[in-house]
Amino acid sequence: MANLTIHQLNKSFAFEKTRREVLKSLSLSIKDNEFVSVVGASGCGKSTLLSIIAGLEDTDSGQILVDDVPINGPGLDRGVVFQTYTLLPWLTALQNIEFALKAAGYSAAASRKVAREHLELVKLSKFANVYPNQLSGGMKQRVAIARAISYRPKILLMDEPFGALDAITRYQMQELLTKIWEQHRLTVMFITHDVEEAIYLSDRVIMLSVKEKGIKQIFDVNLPRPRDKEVMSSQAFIQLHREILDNIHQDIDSESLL
Ligand SMILES: Nc1ncnc2c1ncn2[C@@H]1O[C@H](COP(=O)(O)OP(=O)(O)OP(=O)(O)O)[C@@H](O)[C@H]1O
Repeated sequence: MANLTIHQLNKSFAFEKTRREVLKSLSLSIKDNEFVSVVGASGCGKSTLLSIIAGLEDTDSGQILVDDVPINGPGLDRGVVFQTYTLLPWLTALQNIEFALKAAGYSAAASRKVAREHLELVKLSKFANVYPNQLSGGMKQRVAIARAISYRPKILLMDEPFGALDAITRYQMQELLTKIWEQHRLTVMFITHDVEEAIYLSDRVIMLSVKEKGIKQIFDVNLPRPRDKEVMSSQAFIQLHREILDNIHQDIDSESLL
């Protein structure tokens, strides 16, 4: 079980002498094992929402519940992967995962064993003793994903995890993530600027709005699984892609870009 409930969330930031509202009365329920993407124009609050759910950012008011239990800061029930590589540069790929497991309370022996299993899961066993600066961007993100799921969180929170990768690596990472999601039955919240990626991966796409400071629309992705890239040429995919993009374009306030 890993239902995520966001209830009447409000968030603002200090801005000059006042406060700027970013999220206003946002409520959302994400079901166990659901894969949800969050899209929206730059500045609509995607990263803020994810940071609040991760417990890294305070709220003004509102509640985040994991299986009906309110969160109180970061927790082992949630794993997080960011766009920028967050591996510790002085630790090898294996040690980076072991470090997280030890922090989660695993013994040294168990940490080593579980870290090795997760490196194998992301097909990086051969790179166990390699330092992050010797890994490609895609490899670093594979270690980051292995680390984030190694201690068995119920929910995986991902903020533009493939944003810095080339198209081919990105595609490979999407396939890998889908496999992990299917095998581990995780609940995933995935932030992306890429609407195609959002549709391809998700059960639902949540669109946040700059103007409305919250959810503008929720799009169900009724495409059969398992999916492959062929699905992107289907009429249903093209139509949904257009609809979401149109909504995002409508939301962009041209003045805010000046
Ligand atoms: N720590 C902070 N202090 C002040 N304002 C902030 C802070 N973090 C975010 N904001 C503001 O909150 C708004 C939402 O930012 P956020 O990064 O969540 O948007 P986003 O949708 O993730 O944007 P992008 O797609 O460009 O990454 C922006 O106006 C931003 O300037």
